[in-house]
Amino acid sequence: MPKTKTERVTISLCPPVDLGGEPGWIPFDAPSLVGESLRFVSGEPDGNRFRARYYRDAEQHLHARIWFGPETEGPPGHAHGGAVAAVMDEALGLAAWAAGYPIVVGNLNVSFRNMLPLQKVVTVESRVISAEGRKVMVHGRIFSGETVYAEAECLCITIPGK
Ligand SMILES: CCCCCCCC(=O)SCCNC(=O)CCNC(=O)[C@H](O)C(C)(C)COP(=O)(O)OP(=O)(O)OC[C@H]1O[C@@H](n2cnc3c(N)ncnc32)[C@H](O)[C@@H]1OP(=O)(O)O
Repeated sequence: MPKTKTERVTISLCPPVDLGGEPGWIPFDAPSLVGESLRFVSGEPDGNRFRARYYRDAEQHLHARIWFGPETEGPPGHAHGGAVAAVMDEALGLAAWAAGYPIVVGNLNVSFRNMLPLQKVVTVESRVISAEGRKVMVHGRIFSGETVYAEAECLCITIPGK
């Protein structure tokens, strides 16, 4: 019988990143609003996948600083499209929750405008565009400086009874 070998896998964490907001942004306590729903993107704040921090501005619009770590890689050195979509799903869904609508995402339309380099802190901005009946439309984009990496339209549907 072959001997079993115990292998120790060492995962080295990337160094801390600055997820600080703009002047006038107030940190937004997303977990206290939606808890575990944020695990996929925001669940490992010191890990190598995503690092995220949420804020609201004076007009109550939700913003996020997001770092795409090496575990989000798709094309070499750049974020996977699904990783970008996951951030849009969480951030725009959360924007609806933060505006007072208990929702799930029914439809998410993402346009990938530029390849997003790994280990870069980018900003997500969001706007609740409309709310009619159970349908809440949220728009958002991921950008850094003048470069827009992705834009999204997110149709959120309120959950009856919430
Ligand atoms: C938690 C906050 C931070 C994290 C956010 C994370 C967000 C998520 O990822 S949620 C997970 C991903 N989303 C899901 O799993 C949702 C799965 N889908 C569902 O549960 C259901 O289809 C649901 C709830 C959206 C709608 O079902 P149901 O409650 O039966 O409503 P239904 O009658 O079909 O639709 C209500 C209205 O919305 C419209 N609608 C529903 N889905 C869509 C869609 N995909 N596209 C367009 N319109 C839609 C319907 O046409 C209907 O319109 P109208 O009232 O004018 O007839």
